[in-house]
Amino acid sequence: MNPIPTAQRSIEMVDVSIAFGQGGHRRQVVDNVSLTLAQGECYGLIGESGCGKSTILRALAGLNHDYQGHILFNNREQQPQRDKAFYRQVQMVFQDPYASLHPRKMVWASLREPLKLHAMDHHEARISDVLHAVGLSDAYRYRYPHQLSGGQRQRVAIARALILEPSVLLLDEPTSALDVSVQAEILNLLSSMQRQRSLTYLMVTHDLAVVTHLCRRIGIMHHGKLLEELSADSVRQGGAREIYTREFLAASEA
Ligand SMILES: Nc1ncnc2c1ncn2[C@@H]1O[C@H](COP(=O)(O)OP(=O)(O)OP(=O)(O)O)[C@@H](O)[C@H]1O
Repeated sequence: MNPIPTAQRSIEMVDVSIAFGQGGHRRQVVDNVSLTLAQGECYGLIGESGCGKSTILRALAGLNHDYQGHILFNNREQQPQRDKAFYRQVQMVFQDPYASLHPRKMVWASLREPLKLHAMDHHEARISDVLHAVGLSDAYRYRYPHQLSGGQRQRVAIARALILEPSVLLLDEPTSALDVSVQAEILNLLSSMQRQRSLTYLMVTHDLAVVTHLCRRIGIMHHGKLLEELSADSVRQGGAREIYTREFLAASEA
């Protein structure tokens, strides 16, 4: 039974399976996964490399239309090809901010693009507000991505996701491409944004300390399956049910 009451459900996948390739090369990458995020919660998804974590995020985000099963948002079933309203509400932040920002667009132009696409008004004020929210002054409007540090670039990528005032952020290893010294800054920023804006986060990460610090529930994936869901406390206290999870957690802490 789904533990999250219907009225509190944000984004959800029910019995979702995803395969890539054709004929004999076809490989099941996500195998019958069901996952519900409560509104305003931070859920962490962990598991070994290649187990299907990013594929799940991409399917939820509407970037991969080729899946079996059901994806719901605020209890409404979504079509594989989402409508504009969905993209305004559900935004993704990628691992590498260099790749997610257009190299020849200044910060203001990258931030204005989604506003134009969604016919939102007050561009100047929204750009200024979101830059301040992510800790960048107005002077950064006129920088190109290559004129920013890695941490500043990720701040702009987060600003670009937040400027549409979404309710869900899908975070694909948002700090792993950054210097260790700036990882904590970006995590603190994400954490305060979540509290201030009551955002729902689904965060994929390899970093166990990050996931137990930020997330209350944690899903462990193995070979495309969601093996088990644990509270952050059970992860810390070694309360995993599955042998694989215990081994994975022990290896991740080492
Ligand atoms: N578009 C695609 N076409 C074919 N195979 C793909 C595609 N996208 C992902 N895969 C494969 O699906 C598997 C799962 O990939 P995915 O990126 O979801 O893993 P992950 O758990 O996020 O890994 P990592 O932690 O290394 O980022 C991998 O074997 C990958 O090679």
